[in-house]
Amino acid sequence: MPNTVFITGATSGFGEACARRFASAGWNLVMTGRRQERLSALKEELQQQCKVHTITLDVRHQEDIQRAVSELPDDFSDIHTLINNAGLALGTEPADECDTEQWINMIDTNIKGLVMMTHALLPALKKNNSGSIINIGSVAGTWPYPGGNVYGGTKAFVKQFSLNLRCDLLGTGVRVTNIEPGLAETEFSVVRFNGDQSKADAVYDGMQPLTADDIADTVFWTASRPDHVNINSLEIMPTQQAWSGFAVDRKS
Ligand SMILES: NC(=O)C1=CN([C@@H]2O[C@H](COP(=O)(O)OP(=O)(O)OC[C@H]3O[C@@H](n4cnc5c(N)ncnc54)[C@H](OP(=O)(O)O)[C@@H]3O)[C@@H](O)[C@H]2O)C=CC1
Ligand SMILES: O=CCS(=O)(=O)O
Repeated sequence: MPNTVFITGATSGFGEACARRFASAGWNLVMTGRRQERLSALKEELQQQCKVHTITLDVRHQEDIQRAVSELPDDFSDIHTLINNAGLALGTEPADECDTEQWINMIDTNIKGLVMMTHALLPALKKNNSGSIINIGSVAGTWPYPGGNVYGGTKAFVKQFSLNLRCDLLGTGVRVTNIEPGLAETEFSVVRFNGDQSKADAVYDGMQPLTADDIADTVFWTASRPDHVNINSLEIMPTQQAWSGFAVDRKS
């Protein structure tokens, strides 16, 4: 019987690449996202390889998460791996110039959505004394940068939540991993810059970013380690990305 993976944000980027990667290995898929047409198109394609269930779901809506999980068809209710991937960054303005609605959206999606999704699926995950919760954090959860303010804060939450969850799940056989990618070219920057493709392209100009497939390979590798191996966290950057020094405000 193939394992089943539950992926949030499967309509684009890392989530979509994970769906393809797990499907190619014969796993069954539960794919979620807000854009129903994209889910349907991907289902049409991937159901040639595996069983697919799609759920149109905005992770900011807690009752919808509960309903999605409680209404999982029998064939898909035995979840082995949860990939908490749905998330977004909005804007790069300094804190005092930010739109607080965007801050709330990031907190509701990246933090509240992730913890509620996790809570809803924990009983199913614990039932088999094995499996994985793979959270998609970010380098922004460890390393600060100007304009990262709330986005980085949400990913720092994901990092610490992952560690604490691991403590709580000790003895259950359920593993927890925080994957922390650096610059990766997906729809991420187009969303961050509110659809401005030229601003998004500038982020990756003159360098080779990570691809969604790079991250999907890493997620699949993490999920397919032997049961006794827990990858706690993995920070992954493009070779052409590194850290910079501290900034200093020199008055003279
Ligand atoms: N690309 C990068 O450089 C990096 C990205 N990340 C993280 O990776 C994750 C995936 O991003 P990435 O693939 O790059 O970006 P994309 O914009 O390509 O994909 C984001 C996915 O999240 C989904 N999503 C966003 N908001 C919601 C919501 N409220 N409810 C349900 N689904 C939602 C989108 O689906 P839909 O719009 O259909 O709902 C989409 O499938 C995010 O958590 C991001 O923070 C981390 C490090 C680096
Ligand atoms: O999480 C995404 C990577 S970055 O844009 O914050 O560096």
